[in-house]
Amino acid sequence: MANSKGFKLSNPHLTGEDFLYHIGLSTNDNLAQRFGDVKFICMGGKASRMKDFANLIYKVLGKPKNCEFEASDNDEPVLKDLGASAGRYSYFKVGPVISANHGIGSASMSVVLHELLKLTHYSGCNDVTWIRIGTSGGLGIEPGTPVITEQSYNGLLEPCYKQVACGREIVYDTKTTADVAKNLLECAKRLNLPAMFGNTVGANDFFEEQGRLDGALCNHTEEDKMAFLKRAHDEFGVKNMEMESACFTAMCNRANTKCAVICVTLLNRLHGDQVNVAKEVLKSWENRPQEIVAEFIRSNC
Ligand SMILES: O=P(O)(O)O[C@H]1O[C@H](CO)[C@@H](O)[C@H]1O
Ligand SMILES: O=c1cc[nH]c(=O)[nH]1
Repeated sequence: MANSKGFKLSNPHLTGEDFLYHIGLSTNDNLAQRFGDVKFICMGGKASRMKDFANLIYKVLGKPKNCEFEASDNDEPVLKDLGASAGRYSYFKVGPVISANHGIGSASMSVVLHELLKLTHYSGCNDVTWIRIGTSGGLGIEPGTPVITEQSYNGLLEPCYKQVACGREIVYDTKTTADVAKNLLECAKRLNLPAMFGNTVGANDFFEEQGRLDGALCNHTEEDKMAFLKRAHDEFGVKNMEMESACFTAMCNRANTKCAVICVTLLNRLHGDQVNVAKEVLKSWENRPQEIVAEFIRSNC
């Protein structure tokens, strides 16, 4: 059923009271008043990254109205981690933005994505843009470069995500929204930050599915690895690999919402497997997609 603003999730069973168990909310929690103005939902693996991003947005949007703060005696308000009571994910409401972490991999991400999609549905939101802000391993590009995904591939190098439901596999589209991707690249240029378009593998594993040789267990050779990485790069235009883009884009497409994925590369996988970047460098690279997305939100508010 469509909500009051016409946003419709394709699930005829969403008719009654609903407990969004993993994010600690329910349809009895005054959702429309608290979340009805949300226009951007930004997600990334780490809770600390998404807290930093929420604080960055608070600053960039000039202390917007409709934030959720912790009860505090301090003059300086502290954004409230709305997921703390449920204990699974961290998420923050800052003006028109929700900043949420999703953990590692599609299994963890899909749970919070289902519940946040329902949150937007029950809150009467419309025209929400969903952006994944992450890290990745690059293919043939300078480490530290944010890649803006055009098309996500699964670990079999297929341009789709396969969702299993009731013992059957259903194939979903994994393209991102071209206008949003283009706009993000323009924002990077305005900020003088490096960024490029590319295709992204959203694998179900960090080690074997991404062709690494340095997992605890490995049955493939260096030649197998290089053939896989080169095929991804040369045949499919893959510029980076991470672990959520295929599921993320598939779910956003199914929900008819705009979506983008921007992940900074931490290494060049054609040169190795280990992520051994110094902590301060890692932090500054991790900040790049956040700055680009903050500029995107600022310029589209
Ligand atoms: O930086 P985040 O968002 O966590 O994303 C990447 O990092 C994790 C693996 O280290 C995976 O979740 C991968 O997709
Ligand atoms: O190589 C990498 C780096 C970060 N995240 C991944 O999934 N892969």
